[in-house]
Amino acid sequence: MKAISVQHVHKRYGELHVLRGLTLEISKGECVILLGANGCGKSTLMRCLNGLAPHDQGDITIFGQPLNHLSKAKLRQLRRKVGVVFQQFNLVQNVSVFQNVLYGAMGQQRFGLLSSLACFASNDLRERAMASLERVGLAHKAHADCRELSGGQQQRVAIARTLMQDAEIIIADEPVASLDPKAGKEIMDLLLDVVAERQLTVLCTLHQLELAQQYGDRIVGMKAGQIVLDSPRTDVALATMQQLYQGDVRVDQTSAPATDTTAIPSIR
Ligand SMILES: Nc1ncnc2c1ncn2[C@@H]1O[C@H](COP(=O)(O)OP(=O)(O)OP(=O)(O)O)[C@@H](O)[C@H]1O
Repeated sequence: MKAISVQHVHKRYGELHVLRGLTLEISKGECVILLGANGCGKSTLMRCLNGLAPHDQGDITIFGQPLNHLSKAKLRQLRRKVGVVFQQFNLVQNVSVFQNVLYGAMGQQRFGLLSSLACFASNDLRERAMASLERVGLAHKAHADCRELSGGQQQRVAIARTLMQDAEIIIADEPVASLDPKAGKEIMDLLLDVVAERQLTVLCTLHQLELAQQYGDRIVGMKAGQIVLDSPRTDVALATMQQLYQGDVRVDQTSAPATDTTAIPSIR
């Protein structure tokens, strides 16, 4: 059974036809890097996968469970299996690092309710929250206010929060886009180490092609709401990735290896 199966999916926002018959399968434990120019539909696909945006046509299954035939309660349960890491970290700013991590175990609650729940968190949950913070190297910042942290540290907190969710799939939407190259690489190293330890399945968008050349099992490329490239990472040359962007390429050419045009699988 596939962890994620997307079959002929369409998604429209009014007149705008964003996903156009998109098909993609991801096995358990696989790490897929999703590339594509601004506006091609990457975030929309991710929102469909975690049930935030219902798709209009086609089928999406998560570990065999179809998203479009689930009751609200079942959908909530399924969404617990899908952890999301965003570019903007999405931390609650006026509470401690520790509380932010604790919230990861408490599902999609309203903030007021979260604050009360945090007061009654069991010792077990508190220990798990501290262990998650240790795993991301931030136990010493547990009682700091999130606003005191650097971007890289905030993303570590967001990863620790996702670990608390016990998710089986991680959807990471440009997790390093707002970080400098060093912090970005550190976060990618951490994220991929953590998912490998727990055999999680990952779908991660990146715009930095020099990172896409280093991380993940498979490169999937999107153009205009469809998959146009799907190959093992080691088979995909930089030039092929660049074709996806039509000039909108954010790549550090100085650190990218020379393009090997002999290994280009053609874009569909
Ligand atoms: N909630 C929404 N309502 C209406 N249109 C939307 C909505 N969300 C996205 N869109 C539009 O859908 C298209 C695809 O957007 P999406 O965010 O999925 O692209 P993307 O590939 O993730 O882009 P980026 O790389 O810039 O994040 C864009 O034209 C966008 O303006």
